[in-house]
Parts: sequence; C-alpha cells; structure tokens
Amino acid sequence: MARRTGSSRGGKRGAVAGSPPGREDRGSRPGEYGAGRDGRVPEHPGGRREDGPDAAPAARAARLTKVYGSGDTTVTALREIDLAFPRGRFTAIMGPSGSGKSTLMHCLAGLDTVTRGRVFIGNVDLSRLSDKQLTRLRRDRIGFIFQQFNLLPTLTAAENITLPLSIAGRSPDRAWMRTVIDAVGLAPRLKHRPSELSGGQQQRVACARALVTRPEIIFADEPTGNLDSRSGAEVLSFLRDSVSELGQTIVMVTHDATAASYSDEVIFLADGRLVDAIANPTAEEVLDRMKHLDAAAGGLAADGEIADDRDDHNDTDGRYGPAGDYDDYAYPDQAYPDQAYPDQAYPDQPTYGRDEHDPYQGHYPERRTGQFEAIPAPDLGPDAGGQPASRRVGGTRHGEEYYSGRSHHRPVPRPGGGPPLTDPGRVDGGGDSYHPDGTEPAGWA
Ligand SMILES: Nc1ncnc2c1ncn2[C@@H]1O[C@H](COP(=O)(O)OP(=O)(O)OP(=O)(O)O)[C@@H](O)[C@H]1O
Repeated sequence: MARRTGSSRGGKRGAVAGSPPGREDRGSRPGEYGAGRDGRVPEHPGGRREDGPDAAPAARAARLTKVYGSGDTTVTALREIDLAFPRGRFTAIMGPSGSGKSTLMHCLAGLDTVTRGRVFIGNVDLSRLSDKQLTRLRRDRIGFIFQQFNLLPTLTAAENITLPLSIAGRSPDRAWMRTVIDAVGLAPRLKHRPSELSGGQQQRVACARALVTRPEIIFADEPTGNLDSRSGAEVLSFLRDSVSELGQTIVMVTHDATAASYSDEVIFLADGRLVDAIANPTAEEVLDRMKHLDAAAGGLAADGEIADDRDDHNDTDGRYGPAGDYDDYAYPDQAYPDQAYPDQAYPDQPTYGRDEHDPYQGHYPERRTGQFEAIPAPDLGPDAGGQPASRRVGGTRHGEEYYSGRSHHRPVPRPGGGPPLTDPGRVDGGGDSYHPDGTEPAGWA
C-alpha cells in the first residue's frame, strides 16, 4: 500500500496540455494563482472547517455496503467499504467497469441510499437527513462537476457560476469570485452563454460553479470524458490547483490514467471492494495497476480458483479498514454522537418546488433504476458461489450500452515487487494470488 507522503503538491500551470508531468514536475508555486488584487488568496473554509485534532475527513464511508435488487438479480455493488477522504486532497477513484465507482460516489454524495453502513460528509451522517436536508446539504456543502458540463443554456457564464449562490439566496463574496474566475481563466468570457463557449471553457465554468460556494468537497464524475486532451489538461490543471492552492477537497471518478495522475492519490475498486491505492500516482503506474485489475475482473484467475470473499481487501496503512487510524470512523455513533445535520441550520425558506434548492437537480448522473435481468454466471466451478451476473437492459451510461456483472476479483500484486496487498500467509484465506500470466508475481515472499 502506498502511503500518503503528506507532501503538498503544487499546481501544474504551464504543464503541456495532454501530457501531464510526472511527479518530479509537480513543484508547487504557492500563490501563483488565486491571489486577489492585494496579492492574497482568500481563505477557503472548506479545507479548514472543523479543523483541529478531531477534524473529520471531508467525507467518509464506514462499512458501506450497497446491494441492488433481490433474489436472483441481487448485485452487491459495494462491500463493507471503509474509507476516508482527507480535506484538501485530490483523490481519484478508478476500477474496472462495474467495480462500484459510481455507486460509491452516489452514496457519498447522498444521491443513493446505502444498504448497510454509514456515509458522512464532515460529521454529518447522511442517513439521518430528510430529503430536504440532503438537498440543502448538497447545495451548501458539496459541489458537482459532470461529464456533460450541465450548464443552463440561457444563463451567461457568470450567471451559471453564481447559480448555486442565487438559489441559496446568498450574494457572492467578490474576492472569492475573482479568485475563482481568475483561476479558471474565464474573465474575458463571463458574458458569454454556454453555446458561445468551447467544451473546455464550459467545463471550466462548471468547475467555477462547483467551487463558488466553497464546498467542503467536490465530486467530479468523469470531468474530462467529453473533452479533447488539451482542454482536459486545462480542466485537470485547474482541479489540481484548486486543491494545492485553494485548499479544496476533490473526489474524481475517472477511467483515464492520465486524469488520475493529477490526483494526490488514486484508489482502486474491484468487485465492490477497495483493493489498492497509489499515492502521488503517475499515469504509467495507474495504467499498469488497471491492467491487472481489468484482467482480474475478466473472471477466472490463472489457476482456476476464484477470489475468496472473506478477504476484505482493505489496506492497513490507517486510512482504510477498521483497524487503522480511522478506527473511530468505523463506529460512527461513538465517534460522533448525535451529529445529525441540525434542522436549525436551515430555517425554512420559501420553496418553489422541490428542485428550487438544488442547483444541480436534474443534472445528476443517471440514477441506476433500469431494469436488470439475470444472466447465467460464467461456469466457475463448484466454489463460484452461484451468484448470477446481472445485465442492464435498455440502459446506457457514458454513451455505451451498460453491462456489468459480478467479477471474480483477486488481490492484485504490486507491480515492481512491492509487498502484496494481502498477506499470502494469512490464515483466513486472504492470500489468494493472481497474476494474469499465471506466474507468481515478483515480490511475493
Ligand atoms: N440499479 C441497479 N440495479 C442493479 N444493479 C446495479 C444497479 N446499478 C448498478 N448496478 C450494479 O452495481 C455494480 C456497480 O455499478 P457501478 O455503476 O457503480 O460501477 P462503475 O464502476 O461505476 O462502472 P462504470 O465504470 O461502467 O461506470 C455493477 O455490477 C452494476 O451492474
């Protein structure tokens, strides 16, 4: 498990579009951008909120399990995920198709319910919130960036950026607005409507819109999926800088190793489990890891055995898994007694329909409510567990027909021979090894 170094990495302004620099190029340029006219960067409260020794992570999941369907069509999308997203960090979520990335993000953002476990934004247990409170929490404490930009076509760039504030009845903080607009480089385009902007510019407007409320966390769902590599690099540079320079916390789902290389840490899901993480990733490292995961998700391990479901695959460096430094978070009731989002935080405001309080309503990623049918599980022998795969019928996501079934994940060895994720010697059977070419991976003792 790659440990977080704790080093603060800087922005990538000046990076060649489409070819992000490696680690060594990530020197910080403090104050390079985001400074107001007085040369000071306005403080970002999202990174400081609840500061102190007991500060909660920006978001966290405690034994989060999500099960879709019932009977033959049951799909366990997330299995006992313990995970915390520290403040002021850029985390990428990767994994093979169907590994649970979107489900995790939707649960963390309160867009989907959890089957078991808890999800927190800061200290707020989302399961304790009413729909209305959830909407308001999203509006005030979470920012979203979508693959499709989702700007309002009739509003100018400036109006789109300030929309979350307008809806909340708050007036923009001028210094912060200037910081955000300068950061995305949109000052000359503020009066333009989305149709008059390039895709990259539209996505930068969307980034500014997400940042303008100074949310505690921004969830970005494939933010560069619709952009060419140059525009994608600009957007990623902005996201990187908003973390390094402005203290924003960002969680990004992506399929793109280059995009993930802009993050502080990439975490990998497979078959609904957290299986690995790389701190300060390079695109090459991410690609390499994904190759192994994709191969594992293909079904059978080389030796014909299947993964042992008893292995929780959680890492042990303290961030993941109930045994680490975040032990408290596995027991949220004790760690944060009675910290439900207080009603009084949002005294009743006039409403004009349910959507009125939510600037992103109608723009969230597709809710996965499509019809699923059971399809035969691949013949994996008597130990396969008999869980059928599932296939979505008539649905598309990311412009493709959506198909995803149970994958028989195995722990993936570390490229280059680092210690394996799970200990082969574990008595609980957690040491199943897998290597796509059937060999024992280098580095296994
Ligand atoms: N509404 C639903 N009903 C039944 N199963 C579902 C539903 N939504 C998702 N799933 C299943 O949950 C699992 C995780 O899906 P999810 O969309 O989170 O994966 P993903 O990693 O985001 O995939 P992709 O990379 O293809 O977007 C998959 O096996 C999928 O088939």
